[in-house]
Amino acid sequence: MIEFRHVTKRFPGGTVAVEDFSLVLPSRKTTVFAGSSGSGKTTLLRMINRMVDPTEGSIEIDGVDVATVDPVKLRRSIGYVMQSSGLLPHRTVVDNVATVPLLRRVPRRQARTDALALLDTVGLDRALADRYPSQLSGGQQQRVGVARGLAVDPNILLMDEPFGAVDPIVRSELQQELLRLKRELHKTIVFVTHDVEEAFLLGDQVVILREGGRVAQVGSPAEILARPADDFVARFVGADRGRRALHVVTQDGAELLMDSEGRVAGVLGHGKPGTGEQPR
Ligand SMILES: Nc1ncnc2c1ncn2[C@@H]1O[C@H](COP(=O)(O)OP(=O)(O)OP(=O)(O)O)[C@@H](O)[C@H]1O
Repeated sequence: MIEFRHVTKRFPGGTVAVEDFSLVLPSRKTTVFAGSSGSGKTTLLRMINRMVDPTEGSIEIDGVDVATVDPVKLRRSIGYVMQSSGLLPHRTVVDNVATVPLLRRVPRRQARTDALALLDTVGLDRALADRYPSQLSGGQQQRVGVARGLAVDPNILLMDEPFGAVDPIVRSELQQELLRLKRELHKTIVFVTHDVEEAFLLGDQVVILREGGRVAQVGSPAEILARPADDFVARFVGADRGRRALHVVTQDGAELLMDSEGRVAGVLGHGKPGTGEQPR
């Protein structure tokens, strides 16, 4: 598990991106940080792998303070996927996926074999392996980014708005793929998004953030949708607008996330029969 203990991040210049943030992120679950621009989501994520160090407080992974771990070693043991896939333009797809294993001195042939298997994992045709990133669609590039994030077989996968730059149809496909990966791989995933529907679809635990990384509400999608903690959360989840009007229904023991037109937007992964809310 990942634990934030009273974490504050003050950037030079005085911006307090995160203030006194404490939270446990359970192992093998997906925690989503959701909030509007500037609420500190990316800063929270980057403090886990020490791309950013906190000003105060600590972050522990399975009881070990990350401040005591060499940052390069830490970063090579945690998967990281970002919005712009971050692929190296002059390297082929397979070499991009194998980048970190090669840095960790995995033999080249083995790294290539593993990388090809990872293309299967993320639903990419192996025929694309020797293309360059510019020869792929945006959605394909993001899949390569996810494969690269998985290449060190990390326990933890950090994902910073990974599907933010693709069109809605591809975005939906990528979300479904991630749900499949969640079921198959059982990683601890920390996912950042400003899209509340994406947060509820993917998160086991959703953290709604106000400015300064202040927690407005933490809970399962069903809990937050059923009982928004305050007006801020209600506005954020769209409960007062009726526009999105996401709601949860229980059907045959599964919790389904429904949109305002009664279409199934997704299946929540942790449903217990009888705990879902009826449509509002
Ligand atoms: N390196 C930095 N130096 C100074 N201020 C920073 C730095 N990085 C982030 N900030 C500030 O910290 C605050 C939180 O930024 P952060 O990127 O964590 O927010 P976010 O919720 O991820 O936003 P977005 O959705 O726009 O990416 C913002 O006010 C931002 O301007």
